[in-house]
Amino acid sequence: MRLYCTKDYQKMSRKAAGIIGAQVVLKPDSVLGLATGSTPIGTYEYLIKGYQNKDLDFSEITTVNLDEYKGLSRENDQSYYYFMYHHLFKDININMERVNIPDGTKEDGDAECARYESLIEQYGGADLQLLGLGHNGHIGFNEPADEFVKNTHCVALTESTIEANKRFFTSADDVPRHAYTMGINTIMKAKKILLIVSGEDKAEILKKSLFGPVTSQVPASILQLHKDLVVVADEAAMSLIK
Ligand SMILES: N[C@@H]1[C@@H](O)[C@H](O)[C@@H](COP(=O)(O)O)O[C@@H]1O
Repeated sequence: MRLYCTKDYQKMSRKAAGIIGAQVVLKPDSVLGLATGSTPIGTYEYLIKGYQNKDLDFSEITTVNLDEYKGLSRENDQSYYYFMYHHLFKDININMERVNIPDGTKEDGDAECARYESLIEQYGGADLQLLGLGHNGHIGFNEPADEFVKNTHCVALTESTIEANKRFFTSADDVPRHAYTMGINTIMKAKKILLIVSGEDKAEILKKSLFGPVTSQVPASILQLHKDLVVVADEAAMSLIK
C-alpha cells in the first residue's frame, strides 16, 4: 500500500488527478474505473483542466463505473450516469460509446448485473479503479454484511447510506432503496486501485479500513490485500493514523 497524506481536499484532488492522468498518458487506451460521491468531484475538475491544457487525451479511454441506483434513468439528475456526464464526461473528449455504467432502468436486475460483470471480465478488469469511502466502510455500494459479495449485484442500501446520500435528494424518502454495484472481486480485479478520502468524519473508518482486521463488516478493509493500492487522503481524514 502507498499512502499519501495531503494538506487538504484541493491537494488530495490534484494528487489523485495526477495519478489518473499518468495512467492516461502511459496507456491512452486504459480502462478507468470511476466513482461518484462528493469526494471525486475535485479530482474530476483537475482532469478536465488537464484536458483543457491539452495534457490529457481521453479519446481512446474506456470507463466502467462502480454503481448505479436501481430505478433511475440516465436523464434523472440523481442518477450516477447524470452525475458522471455533468462532472466529467461533458467536458472531456471521451467517446460516450466507451462509457459503461450499470443501467438502473433494467427491471431484470440479475440479467443487468451479469451483463455488466461479463463486460468488465472482457476488459480483464479496470487498469485503474478510483474509489471513495462510505462512512460505514462501503466501497461502491458494497455495504457491511456477513460476507463479501464477489460479482456485480443488486444491493439493498443500509439506513446509514440512505441517510448520507439524502443530501442529494429532496428527502430521504426519495433515495432509491436498491442499487446495482460492482462486487468486491470486480473491484479487486483492477490492476491498480486509487482510494481517495477527505474529511475528519472519515478518519475513523479510514483507520479501520486500512489497519483494522479484514472483514466484510468493513468492506473497504479488503483493499489491504490488493497488490497495488494507492491511498490519497487529506490530513483531516488521516488524523487518527499516526
Ligand atoms: N456509492 C457511492 C460511493 O461510491 C461513494 O464512495 C460514497 C461516499 O461518498 P462521498 O464521497 O460523498 O462521501 O457514496 C456513495 O454511496
